[in-house]
Amino acid sequence: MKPCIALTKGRLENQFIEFFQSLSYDVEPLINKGRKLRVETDEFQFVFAKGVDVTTYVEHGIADLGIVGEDILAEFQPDVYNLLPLPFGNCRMALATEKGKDWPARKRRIASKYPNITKEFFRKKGESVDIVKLEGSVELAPILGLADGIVDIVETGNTLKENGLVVKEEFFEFSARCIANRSSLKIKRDLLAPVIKSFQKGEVVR
Ligand SMILES: Nc1ncnc2c1ncn2[C@@H]1O[C@H](COP(=O)(O)OP(=O)(O)OP(=O)(O)O)[C@@H](O)[C@H]1O
Ligand SMILES: O=P(O)(O)OC[C@H]1O[C@H](OP(=O)(O)OP(=O)(O)O)[C@H](O)[C@@H]1O
Repeated sequence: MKPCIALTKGRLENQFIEFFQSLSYDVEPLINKGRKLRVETDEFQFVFAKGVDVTTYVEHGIADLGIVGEDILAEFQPDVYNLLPLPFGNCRMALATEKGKDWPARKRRIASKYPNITKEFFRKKGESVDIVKLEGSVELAPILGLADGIVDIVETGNTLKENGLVVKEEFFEFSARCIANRSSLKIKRDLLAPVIKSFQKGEVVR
């Protein structure tokens, strides 16, 4: 039975495929998968899912390994083995506010796709805030007066800049991670060890 790897669709997908190819694995079926969500290569089965669902498939042992952003691990705290960092998907988590606008002295309202990360960030500061959960385009919230600031991912900083926001504090630097199902690591040790080892030795691809 081939090991199963759950891969986060979207941004991390292409970066992973490039990385995997650089390790000399067969990637042709991944590149030509079309709309298929399950693909087999010479050595592995792959399933494609949203980040948080990748952790669910790994937690339940459907997938042995998963490729997911560390933002997802921090937000959802799944019961998986957080094996190792991968050399792509590098971003920061930051608190950002509108450029030139005063940070209000009253209780602040913060918009984010990451309510748990936001809560923990402000808890450590000893500050109580109201959190507004959004699903995307978070930068709109301060501009439209829904929130005083946002907690969101910053990569190039272009989205903040083009929407008149500035970083107030960066507090979490992260990358994509390889995660593993806890029992797969023991039961399928011989099958998984070579691929985990190759991930450890992998070069930075961009
Ligand atoms: N600029 C970026 N913005 C957001 N996530 C990024 C960025 N660069 C890398 N990542 C990583 O990619 C992962 C997947 O992000 P992506 O935007 O593709 O999916 P998503 O957040 O589920 O968005 P969508 O709902 O549009 O699919 C994130 O969890 C994060 O770890
Ligand atoms: O620093 P940058 O390189 O500009 O990247 C950061 C932006 O990318 C992500 O949004 P995404 O494109 O995933 O859209 P979303 O707003 O729908 O989450 C993230 O939430 C930021 O908005």
